[in-house]
Amino acid sequence: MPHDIFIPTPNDATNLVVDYAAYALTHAFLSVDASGNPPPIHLPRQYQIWQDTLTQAKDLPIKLKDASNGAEQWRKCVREMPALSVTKLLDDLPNLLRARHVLIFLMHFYVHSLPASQNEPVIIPKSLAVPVLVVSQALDMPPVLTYADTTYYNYVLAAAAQGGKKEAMRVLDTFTEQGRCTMRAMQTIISILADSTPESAKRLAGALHDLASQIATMGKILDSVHEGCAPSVFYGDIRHWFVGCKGESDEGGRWIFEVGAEESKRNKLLDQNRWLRRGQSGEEGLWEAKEMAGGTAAQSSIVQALDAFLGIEKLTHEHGDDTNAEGGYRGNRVSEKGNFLTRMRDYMPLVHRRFIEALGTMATGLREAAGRDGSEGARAAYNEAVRALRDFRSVHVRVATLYIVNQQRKEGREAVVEGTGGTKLVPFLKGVRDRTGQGTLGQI
Ligand code: HEM
Repeated sequence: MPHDIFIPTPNDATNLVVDYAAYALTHAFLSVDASGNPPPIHLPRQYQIWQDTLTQAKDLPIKLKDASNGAEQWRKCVREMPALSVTKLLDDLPNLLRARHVLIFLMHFYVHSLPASQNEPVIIPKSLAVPVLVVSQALDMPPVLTYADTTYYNYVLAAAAQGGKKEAMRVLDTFTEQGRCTMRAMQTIISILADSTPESAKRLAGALHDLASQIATMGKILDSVHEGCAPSVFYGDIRHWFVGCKGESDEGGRWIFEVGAEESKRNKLLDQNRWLRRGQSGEEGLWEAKEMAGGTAAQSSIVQALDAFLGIEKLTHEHGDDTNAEGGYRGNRVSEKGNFLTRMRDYMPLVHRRFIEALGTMATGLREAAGRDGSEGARAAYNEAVRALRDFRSVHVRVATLYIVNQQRKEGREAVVEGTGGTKLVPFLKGVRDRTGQGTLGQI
């Protein structure tokens, strides 16, 4: 079957993202579109094979490093699937997002179910390689599973499982509700900053106090994670599927996208794709992935939005570089400046990245306004918000210790503990937590 691959230009990609922003803002990812219909939960019929293959993987179920006949057969079917053209999806944003979701899950099922091999790279077959690369490129996302793939777009699956009822779609909606309350608190503060009246300092104090309590609630929600997920399940069953690829390192875990010679010639954007380089084997049409972090909540937009809003990014994002021996993660050096958290921006949906930057700019005057003479209430409330974020991160250190460090200890392993993002997690997380605390006014 000839591939009729649409090659998105940067302009096409930008337009798609603008549409996406409009879609997200208009519908707020709720269960209705402008005409009151649910968003698409099935891909157009010609892509049914992807959905069916994903369903098979889940039904079998395919396991980690699975050498069973069923899994071998499933992987063979994946290799033999046609490399479908994604042209029809590229001007249809909801379906494009849906396609990325299905394809990325298929790819991680494929990669991580392969039985361990001695330092051999994983070849991602053409049937997945081509649509994964084109769809990801159109959305300006790396060709690897990200936090967004496991959360923001996952509500669609929950709805599908339960017959597409509006209430079923509320699962993620409830999850993001806290994020939305926190966003609203930030929005109120921005409007107060823009309006300087004698009353402003008092109102600012009240709004900052509200923000602090929203962050505290986020900490409580995080603390309750053990009610929904047992540490042994997360450690033993879930996190391995999220792992990314090691790139040029010699530790194994390399991925090669089998694009084919013809498609490589046609798709000029492959050479500019920052996540790929030409395969070193000399064989035409093979593209090797650089190091890509696995899906990690370090890609969560709301927490990074808070750092930017409170004006403490210099502390959280620019110091404690974890690329050194202490930190562990080598990282795909897509950003010149900044530490692991800065690099995680590149794994967020493009509109979220842009939004966080804009939010930081809009809140530029916050620290100054809160620190002004005569604004003691606002200063105390600002510090309360910063401390709430530090406390959120303390809860998070406990969660990561319980879910990863303690589990590894139970196995009696002494190896360095790594998160799915690839950091040496304990020094990294404690460092970010401590530097957050240094962001209170009067200390920097
Ligand atoms: C089972 C639950 C969780 C575990 C085991 C866990 C573990 C980790 C680890 C190991 C990292 C370091 C980066 C990496 O290598 O992946 C990390 C980073 C991070 N995680 Fe989690 N995490 C969990 C849940 C959450 C949740 C629910 C959130 C809420 C948004 C969250 C927010 C973050 C943030 C914001 C970072 C970046 C570091 C920071 O900004 O302080 N995590 N997590």
